[in-house]
Amino acid sequence: MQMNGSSSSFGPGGLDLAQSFFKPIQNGAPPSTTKRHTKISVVGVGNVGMAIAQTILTQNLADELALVDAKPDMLRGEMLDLQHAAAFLPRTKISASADYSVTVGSDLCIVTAGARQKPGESRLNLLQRNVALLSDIIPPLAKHSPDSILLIVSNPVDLLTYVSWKLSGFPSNRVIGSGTNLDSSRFRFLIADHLNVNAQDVQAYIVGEHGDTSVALWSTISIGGVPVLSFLEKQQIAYEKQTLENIHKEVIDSAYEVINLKGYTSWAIGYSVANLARSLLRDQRKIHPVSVFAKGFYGIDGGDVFLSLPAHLGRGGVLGVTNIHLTDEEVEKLRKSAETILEVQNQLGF
Ligand SMILES: NC(=O)C1=CN([C@@H]2O[C@H](COP(=O)(O)OP(=O)(O)OC[C@H]3O[C@@H](n4cnc5c(N)ncnc54)[C@H](O)[C@@H]3O)[C@@H](O)[C@H]2O)C=CC1
Ligand SMILES: CC(=O)C(=O)O
Repeated sequence: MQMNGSSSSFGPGGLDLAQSFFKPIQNGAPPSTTKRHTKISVVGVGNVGMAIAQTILTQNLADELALVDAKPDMLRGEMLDLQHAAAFLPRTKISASADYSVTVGSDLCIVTAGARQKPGESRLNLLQRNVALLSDIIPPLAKHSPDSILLIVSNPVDLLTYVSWKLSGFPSNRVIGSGTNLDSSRFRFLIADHLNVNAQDVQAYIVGEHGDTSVALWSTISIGGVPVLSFLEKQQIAYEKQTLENIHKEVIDSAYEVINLKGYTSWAIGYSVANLARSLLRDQRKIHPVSVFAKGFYGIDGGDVFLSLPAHLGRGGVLGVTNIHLTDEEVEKLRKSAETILEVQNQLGF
C-alpha cells in the first residue's frame, strides 16, 4: 500500500476540485516538458534517513521524495510529519511505502537502512547484519529505477557499497558510498576551529576507509588557496607531526564520541549526503571524497574495492577521480586501508 497523505485528503474527487478551482488562462501553452523532474528515494527512515530527508527538503533538492522503511507505522508517521511542514518548505511531493514501487523512476536512491553501532562498537561489526538486508533492498531499487545513481550510507559503508554494486548490476560510476565526505567535513571543522577560520575556506581530504584506517592527506590542506604545510615550511614555522596526528585521531574518534553521547550520529551525515545529492543531481562537477570503485587508482590493485578517493561528481555519477599528488607515506597508508577492506570483503562470498 502506498501512502500519500496530501493528495488523498480530498478523496477521489480531489483532482476535480482542483480543476474547477483554477480556470486555465486563454491561449496558454501546455506545460513545458523541458524542465527535469527530480526524484530522490531514501530507504530507512531512522535517525540518518530522516536527517537526510529533511535536509533535502529544506535545500529544495527534489521535486519528489519517496521514503521506504520496513516499519510501516513509523514510516507513515514520518511522512505525515514532513508533509505537515509543507507551508514552510519548497514544494516537494512526499510519498512513503514499504513497497519499493514507490521509488519508481528515481534519479537518486539513498540507502540508510540497517543496524547502527552501539557505543564502542566498530562499523565493521555491523557487516553481516547489514549485508543480509541489502539483498532485500538493492534488487527492487535497481528494478524500479534502472538509470538511477545509488548512494549508500549504511555501515560499513565501503563494503556495503561494493555489495550494492554487485547486487544492482549497475556500472561502477553509478554506485557511490558517502564514504569520507563526512570525515573530511569533521577534519575541516577541526582545522578551522584550531585556526579560527571558516571551515568552508579549508580544503582538506580524508580518504580511504570510512572507519579506523582512514588516511589524512596532510599535503592537500589549503586555506583560502594557501597550501598550509608548504607555507609553514617556507616560513620556517615549526610544527609537531604529533599535533597533526592528534587532529586525525580526533576525526576517527568523532563518531565514537557522538555515539557515546547521544546514541547515534545524524545531523552532519544529513548535510553531507544532501551536499552529495546536490553535486550529483545539479551536475555541480564538484570534488568530493566519496567511496568509489578504486581499483587502478593510486596503486590500488589488490581487487575490486570501494573506498574514498577525491571524486569528480556530476549528473552521470562519478565522472573521474582526481589525480592529486600523494606522498609515499600517504600512498602506503591508502593501500593498507584498501587491504583491510579487501581482507573482510574476500570472506563475504560476493
Ligand atoms: N556512512 C556514514 O557516514 C554514516 C552511516 N551511518 C549508518 O547509517 C545506518 C542507519 O543509522 P540510523 O539511522 O542511526 O539507524 P536507525 O536504527 O535509526 O534506523 C535504521 C532504519 O532502517 C530500517 N530498516 C531496517 N531494516 C530494513 C529493511 N530491510 N528495509 C527497510 N528499512 C529497514 C529500520 O526500520 C530503521 O528505521 C547505520 O548502518 C549507521 O551505522 C550513520 C551515520 C553516518
Ligand atoms: C556512524 C558513522 O559512520 C559516522 O558518524 O561517521
